[in-house]
Amino acid sequence: MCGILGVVGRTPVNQLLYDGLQLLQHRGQDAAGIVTANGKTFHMHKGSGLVRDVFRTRNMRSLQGNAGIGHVRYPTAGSASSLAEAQPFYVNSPFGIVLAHNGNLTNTDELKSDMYRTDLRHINTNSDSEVLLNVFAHEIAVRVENASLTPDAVFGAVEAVHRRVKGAYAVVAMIAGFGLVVFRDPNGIRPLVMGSNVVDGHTEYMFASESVALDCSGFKLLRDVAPGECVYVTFDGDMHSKVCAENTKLAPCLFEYVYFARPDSVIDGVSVYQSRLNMGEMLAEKIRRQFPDVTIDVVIPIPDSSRQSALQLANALGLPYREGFIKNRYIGRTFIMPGQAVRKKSVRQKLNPVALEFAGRNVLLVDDSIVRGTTSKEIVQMARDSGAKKVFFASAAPAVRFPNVYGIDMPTRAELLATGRDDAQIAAEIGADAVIYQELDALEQAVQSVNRELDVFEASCFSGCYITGDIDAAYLDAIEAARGKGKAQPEGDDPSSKLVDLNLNVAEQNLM
Ligand SMILES: O=P(O)(O)OC[C@H]1O[C@H](OP(=O)(O)OP(=O)(O)O)[C@H](O)[C@@H]1O
Ligand SMILES: NC(=O)CC[C@H](N)C(=O)O
Ligand SMILES: [Mg+2]
Repeated sequence: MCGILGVVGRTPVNQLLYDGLQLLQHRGQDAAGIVTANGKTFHMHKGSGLVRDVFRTRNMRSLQGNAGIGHVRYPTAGSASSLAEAQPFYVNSPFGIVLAHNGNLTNTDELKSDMYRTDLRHINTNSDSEVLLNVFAHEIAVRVENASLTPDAVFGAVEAVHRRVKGAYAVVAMIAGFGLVVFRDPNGIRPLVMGSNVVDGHTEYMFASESVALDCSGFKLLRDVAPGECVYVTFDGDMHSKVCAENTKLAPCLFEYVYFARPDSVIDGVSVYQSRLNMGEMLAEKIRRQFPDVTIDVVIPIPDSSRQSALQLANALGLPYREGFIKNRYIGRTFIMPGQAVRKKSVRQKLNPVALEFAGRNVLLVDDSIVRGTTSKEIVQMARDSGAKKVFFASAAPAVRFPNVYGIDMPTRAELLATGRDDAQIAAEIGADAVIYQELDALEQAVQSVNRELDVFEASCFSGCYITGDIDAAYLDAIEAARGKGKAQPEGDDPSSKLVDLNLNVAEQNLM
């Protein structure tokens, strides 16, 4: 799950982009990049690591111009450690185009070979986003007339992208000398919002994965970019928009509400915070129904993402809510770290129990989800080591049993704790006395009740039903085989080793 950002302003946007990326940091911790447009020149700086580590004052100074795009990366294709796959990507023809992508394409291999044979374009990395950029660039190129580009030509290019590309994609791109182009896939799987700010009677536009980036930058949330929609803002500030796909439906990824997004964001009309409170309420109902005789002394959240659900669950059950685990504020999110070894080590570094909240008590631990079980196994052990009598474990999301192919790195069934196990076996595996999972329809209801217009979700990791309709067992087998051969994120790839090389790793370019 990456974070993307795009802005057309009236004054230099380098600081605005840097601050915006900081606000989207929770969506990707592996690499960060910014490109600004100054006249017909792009200025680019990107590198491996967190935003605060990638950009130094001298880099910021070089990022001149009143428009730009930015990206924070959580890899789902290619390799976690490859600087070459850090975004934004650049291609020099036509005009010069840069692009940043959140999501994952499901027909990358096919596109790549079309690209080589028909479009005569070379793809130099294993990133699906580089492929997406080249499809877009090709479709723009065939619509250029007399070196000029109309809004209709841009929309035509995005229509063609929607026809050729499958999967999930929220995109911000810039075409040198013309403007900022943003678009969202026809199912609206990944989030993308649009905001504005009026300066001296002129409107500035900002687009971001999450509304939190707009709020804290002084922009007003206008609306979500619609599924299949393209918005084109010229560098002079003229805004044009069109839905560029025929069969569109809004099917946002449920896992955004469960885990990825910040609770203070509003995605597709749903306050993530409110949806998480609702998840807690629904889960409390299930516990009341299924475990009427179980005595629970205290409800303890697993920081960070489960806090709101756990709080509401405790309220609904009339139980005390206690912060039994203290989170080290300097450790990032463990689930989106590359490699199981580093994820495992990080849980212990990140969370430490307050023994007096556990000693002699029956505790109900609440997390937003159990994916690989890395967190839950360690946490249950910590609770037991701290003297808990019984340890129950509740998950605000249903069991994750199927790979995600739309931008979350859970590509193989074998690495998912719940695959092939029932609740009792899962409890045994994590060492808990019992596990309680949210039901899928209850989770959907928790989100839907905040925005009644939402009736479909991308919920494949819980249900095995893939919204784009092109994913079958053979496709999943092929990804698993590729993962086995070391394609995609290598296991054990330790980002701490990357940080040492950080400044050497940084790529800096001024692109004419
Ligand atoms: O079963 P697992 O594979 O461990 O994955 C699930 C866990 O990972 C996430 O936490 P993370 O530390 O990434 O982020 P958070 O601080 O936002 O909760 C999520 O909130 C769960 O706690
Ligand atoms: N999580 C994402 O959105 C990843 C974007 C892209 N597929 C990459 O691997 O870089
Ligand atoms: Mg967590």
